[in-house]
Amino acid sequence: MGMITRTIKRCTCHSRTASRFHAFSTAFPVRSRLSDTASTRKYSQNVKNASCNAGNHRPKKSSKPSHALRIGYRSPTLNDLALAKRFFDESQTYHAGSLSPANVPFDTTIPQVAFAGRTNAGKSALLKALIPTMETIRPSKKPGFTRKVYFYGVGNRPGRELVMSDLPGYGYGSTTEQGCLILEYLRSAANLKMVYILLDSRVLEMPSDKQVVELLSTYGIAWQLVSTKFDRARVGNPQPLLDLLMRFSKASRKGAMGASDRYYKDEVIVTSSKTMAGIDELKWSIMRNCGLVSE
Ligand SMILES: Nc1nc2c(ncn2[C@@H]2O[C@H](COP(=O)(O)OP(=O)(O)OP(=O)(O)O)[C@@H](O)[C@H]2O)c(=O)[nH]1
Ligand SMILES: [Mg+2]
Repeated sequence: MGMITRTIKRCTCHSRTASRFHAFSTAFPVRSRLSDTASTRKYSQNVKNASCNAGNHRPKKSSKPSHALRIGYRSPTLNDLALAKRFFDESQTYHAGSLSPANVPFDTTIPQVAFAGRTNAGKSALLKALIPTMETIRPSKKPGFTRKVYFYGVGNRPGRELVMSDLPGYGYGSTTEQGCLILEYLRSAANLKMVYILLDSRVLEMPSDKQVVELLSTYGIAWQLVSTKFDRARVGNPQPLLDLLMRFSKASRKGAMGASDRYYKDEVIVTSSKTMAGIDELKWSIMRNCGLVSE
């Protein structure tokens, strides 16, 4: 297992930007913009078998076990998913430390991915679904429950390991201090290969998420959307997710200020920590983003 080093430094991030983080959602009422009609409920079945293509946004039936709506990426095969599951099942998992405002940045030579999102989006629950043996991961219905950045390592030998970080949420119930911590972590994280932005399927987008996308692109950090709590979704078809991806891609380009680099993946992974839908798919995506499997 590779060594993870942590250097101690005080949080010096700009408090105005940080307060934007926690002020985001209180200003906007949480309301599903999706209707719950009989036809829309079919999506739940469709998405279980569907992989959706950019040129054809309608879900199509397929025997592929995909929970991702993707554009331009190959679906994982059953073998890929089995490989990803085996890697997570057979690896050692360990609590690799935590960050509070007093001790950023966190430095590691191991590839890492982060789970970001509004408070209550389901970040900790998703981490728990990925590595159920980690008893220290604590989901909670109380918004703002995760107050530090927590790191979890998964791996079995040098070169075959990765770190996942559970970030505090932004928006309702969060604090300026947490916003500051998130910013400082993102700004300084070594080897950060992907930030998964989690969106509750029932709420989908809030302005704060778009601002995060812009911010990540400003920092030159890759991001990807994960829709959570799919077991409770009232989404009738994948179109809203694809529209959202389109809008976020635009925000990303704005954040990147016209830079030609693309900082996002045209892919939304649909998950439920309760039914475990999409979890193997997410495992494979994490491995792929950390360079442990080929694209
Ligand atoms: N039904 C269902 N509930 C979920 C799912 N994922 C999370 N939840 C519930 O949603 C609530 C919030 O989950 P957390 O994982 O703690 O959310 P978080 O994003 O870590 O929240 P903060 O730490 O406050 O930022 C908890 O009550 C979870 O049990 C899911 O896939 N399905
Ligand atoms: Mg949490």
